[in-house]
Amino acid sequence: MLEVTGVSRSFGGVYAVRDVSLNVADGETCAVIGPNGAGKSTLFNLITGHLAADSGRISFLGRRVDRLPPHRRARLGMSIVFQAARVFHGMTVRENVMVGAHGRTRAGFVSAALRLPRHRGDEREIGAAADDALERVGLAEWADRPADRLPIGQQRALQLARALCARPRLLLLDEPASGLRGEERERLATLVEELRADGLTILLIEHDVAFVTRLADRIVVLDLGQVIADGPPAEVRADPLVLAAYLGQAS
Ligand SMILES: Nc1ncnc2c1ncn2[C@@H]1O[C@H](COP(=O)(O)OP(=O)(O)OP(=O)(O)O)[C@@H](O)[C@H]1O
Repeated sequence: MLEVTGVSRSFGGVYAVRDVSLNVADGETCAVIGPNGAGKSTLFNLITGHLAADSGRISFLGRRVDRLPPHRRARLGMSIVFQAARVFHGMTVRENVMVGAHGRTRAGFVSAALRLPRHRGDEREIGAAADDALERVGLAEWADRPADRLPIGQQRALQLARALCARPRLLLLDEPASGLRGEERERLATLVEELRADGLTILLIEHDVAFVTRLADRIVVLDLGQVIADGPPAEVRADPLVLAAYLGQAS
């Protein structure tokens, strides 16, 4: 589904990502891990289109996308949950999720602003998609409450619902567990497991090896911008190169 081939990106002459290749198959959950500064965020941004690659190619659903801007990639079916994503204040949980469906419906902002009949139909469709997504992440009963009152763990679930509302082919998660602890972290892991069981294709970037071990079919390990391991979790965790890369950092 996603093919990243020989992609590089440098900043000021220093490689952040160097000749990285990875594939994500339909229905697979793939995790990219690596110590601080390994190049995970850079790789994520190259895939979403928020950064341009210096070289290499990225294909999605058989189509080359590395020259497309983020919104065009989104339209093809990539949905992103950003690490620092926040909820929109002054909106309900459902309204927050409905924002995720923009771009998917036929009617654009102009007809939305003019409240044309086509827009009203779309609003109903989007509302239904939002309710489905909220149900899926366990937030259905919070739908009409102000989004900013949600605890952080549920805000993360809301962001997942927003991404799901766009009916993605590939869900891209940037460090979904960051800032979560204990029970909240556990709940999020269970949620991602459920989405995986539903057959959704997921690529997640994560700092924490333990968090992804149970979630991922495959783990790709980056160190100093390069892939040092790619395989099933048990194999990757026992890889001497991976152990050395993680032992080499202070945290
Ligand atoms: N916009 C930028 N300008 C200059 N250097 C950058 C930029 N973005 C990333 N880098 C550098 O590229 C390297 C990889 O950084 P990146 O943020 O991709 O790593 P990471 O694995 O996501 O790290 P972390 O886990 O700490 O978020 C680092 O050395 C970083 O300083």
